[in-house]
Amino acid sequence: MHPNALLEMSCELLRAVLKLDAPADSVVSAFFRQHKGLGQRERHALAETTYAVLRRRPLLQHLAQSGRGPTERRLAILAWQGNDTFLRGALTPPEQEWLAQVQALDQTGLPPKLRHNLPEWLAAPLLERLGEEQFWLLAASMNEPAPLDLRVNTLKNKREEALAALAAANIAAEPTPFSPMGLRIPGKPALNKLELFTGGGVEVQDEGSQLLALLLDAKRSEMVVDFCAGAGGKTLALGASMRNTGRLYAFDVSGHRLAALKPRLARSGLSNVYPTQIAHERDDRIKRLAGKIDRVLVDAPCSGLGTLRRNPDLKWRQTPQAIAELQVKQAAILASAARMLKPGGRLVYATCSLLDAENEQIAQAFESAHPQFTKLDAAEVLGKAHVAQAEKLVEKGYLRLWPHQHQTDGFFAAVWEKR
Ligand SMILES: C[S@@+](CC[C@H](N)C(=O)[O-])C[C@H]1O[C@@H](n2cnc3c(N)ncnc32)[C@H](O)[C@@H]1O
Repeated sequence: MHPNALLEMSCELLRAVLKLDAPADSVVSAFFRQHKGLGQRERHALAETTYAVLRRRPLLQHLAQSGRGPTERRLAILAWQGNDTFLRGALTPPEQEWLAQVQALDQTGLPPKLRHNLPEWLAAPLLERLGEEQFWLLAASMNEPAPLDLRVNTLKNKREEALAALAAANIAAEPTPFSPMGLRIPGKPALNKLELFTGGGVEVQDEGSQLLALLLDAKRSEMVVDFCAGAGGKTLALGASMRNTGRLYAFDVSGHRLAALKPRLARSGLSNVYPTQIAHERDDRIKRLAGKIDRVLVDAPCSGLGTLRRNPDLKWRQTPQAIAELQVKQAAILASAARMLKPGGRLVYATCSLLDAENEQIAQAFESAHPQFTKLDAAEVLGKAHVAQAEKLVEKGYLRLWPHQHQTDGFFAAVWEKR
């Protein structure tokens, strides 16, 4: 494709994504479905340029003020993630001159909001919690793309075997530092045609998500509930941890998300999973299981602000009001899930949010209202699950993962045992 045609396509995609009325990944996927002729490299340039604009939108909009032509074209030029020579082939001489001028600007004196590229309602609580130094490290790490993490399906192969299979396909991978079943791959190689993947030997899963499943420590022959199973990332890890025995209910209000679990289940070789759509957290199916369950994972609906490396649009699509509404939902789901547990059973509440409001505040309110639940120290639980350096992952007994410290998405988890 001619460079200018690709740059124009990038503008078209940006125009759609920057409406911010739908998740960026679904807008990008829909765009690629409409433009089936695009090659792998062209898709990569279009998607990564879009994400680069979303990550640094305030800075790029500020810098784009000086140029000429449609704003989206200026944004795409500034954020371009494809080949540099290719980009130059698309630019007019005045655009080349403008780009050189912008690239030569010293950005260190710019106001903070143009350097952290976060909305103020999000920057303020993070700065207060973390302090200057950690805050700036976090902001920088959240504006970088995430690596690709895999979870090895231990029902099918060992981590060393998966590593060898990847090496044979010329894919460089290394063991993740904390999860004993994780592998990390720099870049984004296509895995979906590899036998290791199609045969269920590995699943794509952030190392942080793997650690959440380890906190539940689901065992053989138990009755386990994944309350907010979604497309089942954690369900699959729990099913493998149960060695494909017992009963694992995968509940969710979204039939659409549960449907996405089906092909993953088929690959995984698991036959102990029961995907079940529920109407809400007080559904009769939940009530019927009261007092009968050994372990419940609540991977609660949340703002997703821990996943900005992958979903940078969330910082522009979320609002404080939406978070206040989520808090009500989170507390209700957690209270309902707690009723399912047997005495001696384990409950894990988790989110992929960075905000205390969705994390410690929900956990502490639950603890005050449910004295029959004793908090377990997440570091001890993870240590028993053979997680290296578990104490580095825990604050005040809760799991607290930060992209800049742990190279995972941001996660929170609390673990309790019912007396
Ligand atoms: C963080 S996502 C779950 C991700 C999933 N556990 C995974 O590992 O892929 C939260 C899920 O909660 C579901 N949800 C929202 N409200 C719910 C409710 N009242 N009861 C159960 N699930 C709910 C959403 O549909 C969404 O799939």
